[in-house]
Amino acid sequence: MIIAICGFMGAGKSTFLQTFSGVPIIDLDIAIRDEVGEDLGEYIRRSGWEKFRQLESLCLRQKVHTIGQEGLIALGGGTLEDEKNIEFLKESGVKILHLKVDFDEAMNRIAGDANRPQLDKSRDELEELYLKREKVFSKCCDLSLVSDVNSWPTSWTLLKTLF
Ligand SMILES: Nc1ncnc2c1ncn2[C@@H]1O[C@H](COP(=O)(O)OP(=O)(O)OP(=O)(O)O)[C@@H](O)[C@H]1O
Ligand SMILES: O=C(O)C1=C[C@@H](O)[C@@H](O)[C@H](O)C1
Ligand SMILES: [Mg+2]
Repeated sequence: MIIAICGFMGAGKSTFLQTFSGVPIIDLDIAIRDEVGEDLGEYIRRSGWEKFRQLESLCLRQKVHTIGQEGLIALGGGTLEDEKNIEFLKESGVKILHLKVDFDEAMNRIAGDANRPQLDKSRDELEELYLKREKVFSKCCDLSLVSDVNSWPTSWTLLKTLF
């Protein structure tokens, strides 16, 4: 089983990923950073969102094809903005896990992080983005978990049984 983790910025996708061992894990943002050779914040501000989204979609496909039979992929907060990426995951048999976080909690967690260029937007714009994305995540996911470390499954074997 391959599981892709979606959720708003600060939901804890990257943090969740790091709690698993014994299974291949890929953080899509880190894979893109390695590809472009600079922090994503710098890259996005320099190259623009469109170029970043194209690269993100390409990288997603490469990683799903190379990860093998089993693995966990943390998506970026905006990876599923493109419906084609959802279709690709579904067609590839990848399960989608939604990490759910309250807007205020997410904002508190990521406040002041210069490497998240979405934070250049106003709080109202971010809340609108959050509401729009949460609808998409809830609709396309196979499983939702609250973003609370104490309720997260502790092993890959356990996580798979939840689907
Ligand atoms: N369940 C949690 N409880 C408390 N703090 C958390 C939790 N999950 C993540 N955090 C903290 O929130 C911040 C953001 O977490 P993380 O980078 O994992 O989010 P993300 O979903 O990967 O965001 P992005 O979409 O921007 O990549 C980190 O400082 C992390 O330590
Ligand atoms: O929510 C978003 O649009 C983003 C989230 C991050 O994971 C990065 O992929 C990037 O900063 C964009
Ligand atoms: Mg992340």
